[in-house]
Amino acid sequence: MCGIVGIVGKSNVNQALYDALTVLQHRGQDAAGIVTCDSGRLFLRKDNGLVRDVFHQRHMQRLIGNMGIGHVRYPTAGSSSSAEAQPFYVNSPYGITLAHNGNLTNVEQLSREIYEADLRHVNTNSDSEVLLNVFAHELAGGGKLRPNQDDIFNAVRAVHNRCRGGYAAIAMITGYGVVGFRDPNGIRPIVFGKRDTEHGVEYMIASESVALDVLGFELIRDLEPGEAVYITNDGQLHTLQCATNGHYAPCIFEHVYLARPDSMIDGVLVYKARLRMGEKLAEKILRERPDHGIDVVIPIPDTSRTSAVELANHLGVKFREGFVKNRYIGRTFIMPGQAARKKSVRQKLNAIELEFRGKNVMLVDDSIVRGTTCKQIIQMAREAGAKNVYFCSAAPAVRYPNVYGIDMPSAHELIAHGRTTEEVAELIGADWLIYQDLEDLVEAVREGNPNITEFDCSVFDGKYVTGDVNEAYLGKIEQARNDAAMSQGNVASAIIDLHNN
Ligand SMILES: O=P(O)(O)OC[C@H]1O[C@H](OP(=O)(O)OP(=O)(O)O)[C@H](O)[C@@H]1O
Ligand SMILES: NC(=O)CC[C@H](N)C(=O)O
Ligand SMILES: [Mg+2]
Repeated sequence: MCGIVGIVGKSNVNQALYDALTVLQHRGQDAAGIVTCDSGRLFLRKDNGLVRDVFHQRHMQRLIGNMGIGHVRYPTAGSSSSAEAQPFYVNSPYGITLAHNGNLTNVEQLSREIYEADLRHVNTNSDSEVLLNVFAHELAGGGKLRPNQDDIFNAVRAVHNRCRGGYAAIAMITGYGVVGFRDPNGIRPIVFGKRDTEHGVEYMIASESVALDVLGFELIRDLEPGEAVYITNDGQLHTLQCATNGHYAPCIFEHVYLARPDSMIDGVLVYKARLRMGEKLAEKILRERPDHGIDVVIPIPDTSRTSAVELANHLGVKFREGFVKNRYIGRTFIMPGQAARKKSVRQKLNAIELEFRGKNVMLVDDSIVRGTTCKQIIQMAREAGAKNVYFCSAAPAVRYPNVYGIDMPSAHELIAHGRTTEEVAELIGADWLIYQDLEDLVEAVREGNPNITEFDCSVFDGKYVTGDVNEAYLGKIEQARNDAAMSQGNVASAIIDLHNN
C-alpha cells in the first residue's frame, strides 16, 4: 500500500502534490517522489525518507508545471533503495512517468516478455517499473505521434490483459495528460475529484479521498475495478471501463488498518466500518465471555482507537487512553525489518500506570500481524501493574501472506500462522484473546455498501482473488522477501541509481 496522487491544474501543482503526499504519508514512509511537467519537460525529485525530508525549497522551486504525479512508498517488491523510489520514468513513447500502489503477481513472466519480446530494459527489481514498461509498450503499439483518449484506454486494456495482481496506478504522458487506472478486481483503492478555481476546473486522482478533502477537491467517485480516467493537459476528463471481467473484490485490510479513518473507499466510510468492527467484536466478547470482568478498555494507538471506543460503549465499560503515543514516530508495521519495528514500539508507546494498576484491562488492537506490538504492549501493561490483561483484535487472525501490496510475504513471520487462538494468547502473554470473526469483519465493511459482495480477505482465509497464486509462488516470495533475505538484499542494492536530482 503506497500512496499515489496525480493533478492536472491551472497553475503550478507542486505544492498541491506535496500537500497531498503529506496527507497520504500513512500509506508509505520509505520514500517519496514528485514529477511535474512544464512545456514538454519533466522535473523529478525522489528519494528515501518522509515527504518533509525529501523535498526542500530548492527542489520545490524546480518542480514547475501545471500537471504532475506523486508517490509515497512502502516497498513490497525489490528493495528499499532510493533507485526504486517512484515515480518511474521511461522515455519512449512520449516520456511516461508512473506511480503505482499494489503488487503484480506475474512479474517474472512480464519481465521476461518485456526483455525478450518488447525489447525493453528494466533497471530495478521493482514491479512498478515493469508495470510502467508494459503500459509504455502497449501505448507505443498505437504508433501515433499524438495519442488521444482512445489510445490511452487501449493501452490500459492491454495492461489488464497482461498484468495480474493488485494495481492502482497513475501515469503522466508528457505534454498530454494524466491517466489513472485500477486493476479488474479493484483490490487497491483510487478515487478522483475536482475543484473550481478562477482559471477553470482542476482535477485530482488519489489513493484516498482524504487527500481530496484536505486540498479542497470534491470527490467525484472511486474508479471502478478495471476502469481508467484520463485528464488531458487542458482539463478534459474522460473515463472508460477497460476490463471485460471487472468486478469488486477490494482489499478488506484497507478498512482494518491501511487507510485513514476519514477516507471514503468504494462508498464505505472507513471510520464507520471501524466503529462497526468494535460493535461486532463486543458482541462476540459478550457471547463468549459473559462474565468478562473487564474494568477498562484501552486502545493501542493509533489505528485501533475508533473500534475500541465503540467496543467499550457496547460492553458498557469505561474507555481510557492508557498509552501515550510519541507523535514523532511513524507507523511501526510499515517499517522495513523486524529490528526497526521492534525497537519503535517501545519508543512509540508509553503506559500511564494509573489506568492499569490493579485492574482487569482489555487491550484492543485493529490487528495482530507479526505480534511485534501486542507482545511488548502486554508486557508494559503488566509492568504498569495490571491484574489481568485481556486482548482483542478487531480483525480475524492473520494467517496467510499478502501478495497484493502489503508487505507480509512470509507466512512463518505471522504469529497466528499454524496456531490456534489459545496458542497465540500464550505466546503474546495475554490471559485471554479474542479475534473478530471473518464474517463479522466482512459485514462491518459491507454495511457501508451492500453492493460489494466480495472482498480480498486473503490474509485471513488464504483465498487469492486473482486466482493465479499457488504454493510455488508463495514459496518463492517467502524465500526472496523474508526478513533475513531482505536485510541482506537492501545492503547490496543500496548503490544502484540511474537518475535523480
Ligand atoms: O502485530 P504487528 O506485526 O505488530 O502488527 C500490527 C500492529 O501494527 C500496526 O500499528 P502501527 O504502529 O503500524 O500503526 P498505527 O499507529 O496506525 O496503529 C497495527 O495497528 C497494529 O498495532
Ligand atoms: N506498497 C505498494 O503499493 C508498493 C508498490 C510497489 N510494489 C513497490 O514495491 O514499490
Ligand atoms: Mg497499531
